[in-house]
Amino acid sequence: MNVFARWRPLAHAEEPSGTIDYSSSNASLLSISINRASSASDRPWKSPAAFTTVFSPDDDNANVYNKVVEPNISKVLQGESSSFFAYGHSGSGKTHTIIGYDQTPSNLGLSLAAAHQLFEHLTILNESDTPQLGLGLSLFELRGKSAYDLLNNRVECHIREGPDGKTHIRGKTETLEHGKVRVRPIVQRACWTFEDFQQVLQGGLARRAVGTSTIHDQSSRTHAVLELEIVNQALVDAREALIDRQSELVPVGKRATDISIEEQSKGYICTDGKWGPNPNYTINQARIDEANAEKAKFEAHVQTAEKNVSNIYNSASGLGGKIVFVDLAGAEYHQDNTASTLKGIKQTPQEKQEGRQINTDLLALKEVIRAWSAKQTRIPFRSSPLTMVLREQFLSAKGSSSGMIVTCSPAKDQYAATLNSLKYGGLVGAATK
Ligand SMILES: Nc1ncnc2c1ncn2[C@@H]1O[C@H](COP(=O)(O)OP(=O)(O)OP(=O)(O)O)[C@@H](O)[C@H]1O
Repeated sequence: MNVFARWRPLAHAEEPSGTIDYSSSNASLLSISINRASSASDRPWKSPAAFTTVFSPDDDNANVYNKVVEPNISKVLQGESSSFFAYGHSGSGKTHTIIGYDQTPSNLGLSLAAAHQLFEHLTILNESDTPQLGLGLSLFELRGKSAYDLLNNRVECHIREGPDGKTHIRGKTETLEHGKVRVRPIVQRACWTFEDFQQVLQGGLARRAVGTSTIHDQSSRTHAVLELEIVNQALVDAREALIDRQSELVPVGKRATDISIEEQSKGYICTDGKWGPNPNYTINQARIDEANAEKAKFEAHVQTAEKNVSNIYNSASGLGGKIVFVDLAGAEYHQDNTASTLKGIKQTPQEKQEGRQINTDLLALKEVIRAWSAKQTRIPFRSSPLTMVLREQFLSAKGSSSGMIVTCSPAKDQYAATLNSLKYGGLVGAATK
């Protein structure tokens, strides 16, 4: 994984605090030195040689995009995966980098710039006879142990490991007309033009819990995940059909389990603390078998639908290519609870609890990146909801096509938080080289 650092400009309000001294070495992998420079006794701290590029306050989003994301676009168009993380304390520039606050070409956030460039390529590919390609967008926030689907009214979704060993993020079971049920995974909206994409993204972001940059802001207490995937209509339809078949399996599977439990509990009896067969009841094995056979029939429908999805993936080159952007929660929570000292604000018990979860997530992410880069067989994805969610992405991405951008504030009064972010980035960068 390539690790980058990005210094943002000093904000007007920060001018009285002054800037810290910072510089970077001139080598193929850069180390960064910073010094609070508040008193003569302050010594500089130097990171390991871990950073691929250090962006200055003069670098706009377009410059960052060209160095960090653009080199991977051709791989995404060939069906590969890439992921990019923004790590830093609140107000250091993560959202500015990933999403951007204005839509001028030089300031589009990395995710929008990637969508723009992908659509340019897809438009050319779509001039041939093959089915039209577009981008599927999923957008959700992780808070505590749940995901909130920003493209589906912030529905709370649960993050679980399925029997297939994969992570499933699913909303509650909804009961539809005629007693049908549906278990919605995180919604993916297919967009066929860049303008479509912008509109869907803006609509989703409007549901993001945001505020100005203080530690009480909701935005700094959530990780925002944006997934862009190359899709065509056949893939979208096949996925919908798969969701339908999985939903149909839910009540049938539950019925089979219920019948089995009911028969077993009638068929055994506890006497003098010991369980044994109930002489007054014969387990109705035919009833159990019938329910299991019905379940197997619906499982086969799911397998057929899964096969259909994977056949479609293989039918066109580039289909399934994915690029994921993660705007991580404010790193101050990770930084030994400096959140309150950072802003002089007291945290509520709920905020403290969320802060502990963010701590766990960010530490788990570091360990996963370390193990993944070292190509270890056991990668501790289960350590946190964040790493569970990113599991498939890590497993399908190649190391060189992923990046972390450590966003840094030059303000002197944020020195401790910036130092901690650079320490984290230095560890990740050094561990992945
Ligand atoms: N590189 C930059 N160039 C110009 N302005 C920037 C840059 N980085 C950040 N800013 C400005 O600094 C402010 C804080 O940035 P931003 O909201 O991106 O921080 P954040 O790290 O996402 O904070 P939070 O975790 O609270 O969401 C914004 O007004 C943003 O426009």
